[in-house]
Amino acid sequence: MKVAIIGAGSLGQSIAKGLLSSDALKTLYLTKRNLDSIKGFDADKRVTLTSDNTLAVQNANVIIFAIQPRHFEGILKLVKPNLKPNHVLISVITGFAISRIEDIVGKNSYVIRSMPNTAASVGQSMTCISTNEKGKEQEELAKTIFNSMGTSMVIPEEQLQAATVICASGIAFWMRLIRATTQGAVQLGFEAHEAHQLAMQTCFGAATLLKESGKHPEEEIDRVTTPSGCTIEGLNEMEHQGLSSSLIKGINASFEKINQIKKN
Ligand SMILES: NC(=O)C1=CN([C@@H]2O[C@H](COP(=O)(O)OP(=O)(O)OC[C@H]3O[C@@H](n4cnc5c(N)ncnc54)[C@H](O)[C@@H]3O)[C@@H](O)[C@H]2O)C=CC1
Ligand SMILES: O=C(O)[C@@H]1CCC=N1
Repeated sequence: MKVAIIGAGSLGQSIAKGLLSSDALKTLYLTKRNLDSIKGFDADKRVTLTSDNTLAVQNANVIIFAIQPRHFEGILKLVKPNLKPNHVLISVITGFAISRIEDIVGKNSYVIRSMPNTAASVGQSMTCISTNEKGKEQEELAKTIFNSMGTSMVIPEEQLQAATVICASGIAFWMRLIRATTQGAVQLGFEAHEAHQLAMQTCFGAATLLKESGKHPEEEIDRVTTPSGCTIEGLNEMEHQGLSSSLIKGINASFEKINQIKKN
């Protein structure tokens, strides 16, 4: 697999780190206007750093576009003369519809629209994938690529905006919950570094329990809550203060915003 990542910024670099752990990767071109911040990547012999998007496209069969939405159309038009029918085009760009990509490259191109998150860098991304009609032929390849940096799910394109909120923004939401737990732990007397470790590992343990047991969260909660105990006391107070409600409202606000961005 010869991959080019056009726009090696925050997400592009996370994907690059994930891909580099895969043996299927033969070469990886990373492009960016200023290469200073990605210099470390070329320690891996498979990596070439360049500001020349055309060169990267010419040397890849899978092209991952990870630039900001406002740059996408211009870059796609620029590289279009160098696109070949077998190129697989993967966009991770928020709010840019498959139909808009097809308007530029044509319906006969393999187009994959995806939504990974920054945990790709540690092999733990939750990535949602949609394809155009032609791109269905490359769905397995797209899944293989994103499974090499976590887990993937194929969903209808109409749900990609919602998936962006839950999975991509979701990383920030979960980080904030971990941070808040840390602040609580410091108030209870732990050093900050200890508090951070306690919060992180407990969060990891909760997710792993659900993942491996396949159980509903409330079932696991019931196993922890001793009658008249401290867990139910804390949980009920959190709910009186609106924990679930604030999370749901935040998710909805994020979704409203993403739909506004799409219209602009
Ligand atoms: N950061 C995240 O967690 C997520 C981001 N996204 C989407 O991924 C895309 C990238 O997001 P970020 O990585 O956060 O943005 P970013 O701003 O960190 O990265 C974009 C990169 O593109 C580079 N760039 C700009 N013009 C270029 C050109 N002509 N040629 C080559 N490189 C160029 C910039 O120097 C920058 O490094 C956006 O469209 C965003 O909506 C999607 C899911 C999650
Ligand atoms: O905050 C944002 O708008 C982008 C999309 C999801 C993650 N970062």
